[in-house]
Amino acid sequence: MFRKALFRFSTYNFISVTQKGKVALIQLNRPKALNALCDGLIKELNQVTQEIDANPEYGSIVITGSEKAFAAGADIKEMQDKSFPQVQNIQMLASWENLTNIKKPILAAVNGYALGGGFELALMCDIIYAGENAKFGLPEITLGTIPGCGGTQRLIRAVGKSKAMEMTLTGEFIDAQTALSYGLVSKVVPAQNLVEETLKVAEKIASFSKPVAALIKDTINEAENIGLREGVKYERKAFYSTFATQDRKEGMSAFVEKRKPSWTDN
Ligand SMILES: CCCCCCC/C=C/C(=O)SCCNC(=O)CCNC(=O)[C@H](O)C(C)(C)COP(=O)(O)OP(=O)(O)OC[C@H]1O[C@@H](n2cnc3c(N)ncnc32)[C@H](O)[C@@H]1OP(=O)(O)O
Repeated sequence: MFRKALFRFSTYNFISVTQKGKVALIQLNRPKALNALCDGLIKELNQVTQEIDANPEYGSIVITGSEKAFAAGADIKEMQDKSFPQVQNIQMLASWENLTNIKKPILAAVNGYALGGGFELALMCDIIYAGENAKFGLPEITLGTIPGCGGTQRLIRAVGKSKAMEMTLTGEFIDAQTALSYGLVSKVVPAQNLVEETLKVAEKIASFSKPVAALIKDTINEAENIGLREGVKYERKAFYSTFATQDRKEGMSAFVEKRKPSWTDN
């Protein structure tokens, strides 16, 4: 597989970024700390995802870690000595949510541990695929704290109240097959094939019209914030808006003319 360095003038300390066609592959790269999410890593992730989002070459993003850990949570050593005024005054978690403002679809390829903030990071992505060795958990209760980056809110929406309570109140991990049975992940594959399999889906998504893919992402994610009646109205407006695009015209014309569509992202 041919990959070239992305944004070759940027250097990163905690992540690496490579390109395959229209897909950007971001690998969390703090192996000694099992990809614990330190402040510097989150800053780099925010910076690069915003750059990719603004770059018309890319149609989707894959985030992965190592075979041992997607990410073992927020960096406990960094948080250990912080005080209440410190975390409140600097709004410690605010920038973590930046990922949810990215318009391009983001796929998480999770091998190994996805714990605490690492699991919350996966939950912010649009699709999660897991390697057979994946372990998901919100162990914050074992550290005397609670999930702080949307874990409680996104987990209950993904798996329902009883399972969300069970995971957060016991801090126990679930394996990949259990995550599949909960509907938390879409697919489980052998660990060594995970990134390849995820890239294939990401490439397929990136091959479609980018504004239309962004509209689908936005409309589905909006369902987590609003009720059904408002959601259906929101979807209809988005549907109407596709009739202002060249790509909607091209897609339907291509079907009628029995040819492949050629998307221009307009
Ligand atoms: C900056 C904003 C902060 C926002 C906070 C948002 C709210 C989120 C909170 C959290 O995420 S709290 C953290 C939740 N995660 C955990 O509690 C998991 C902690 N890790 C473990 O339990 C174990 O490491 C493991 C994943 C079960 C693996 O065990 P194993 O025995 O295989 O490896 P270790 O020897 O324990 O770890 C190797 C190495 O990695 C360091 N490390 C692991 N996890 C973290 C972490 N979350 N933070 C910092 N460092 C971590 C571990 O300390 C070892 O390093 P050394 O001590 O040997 O140098």
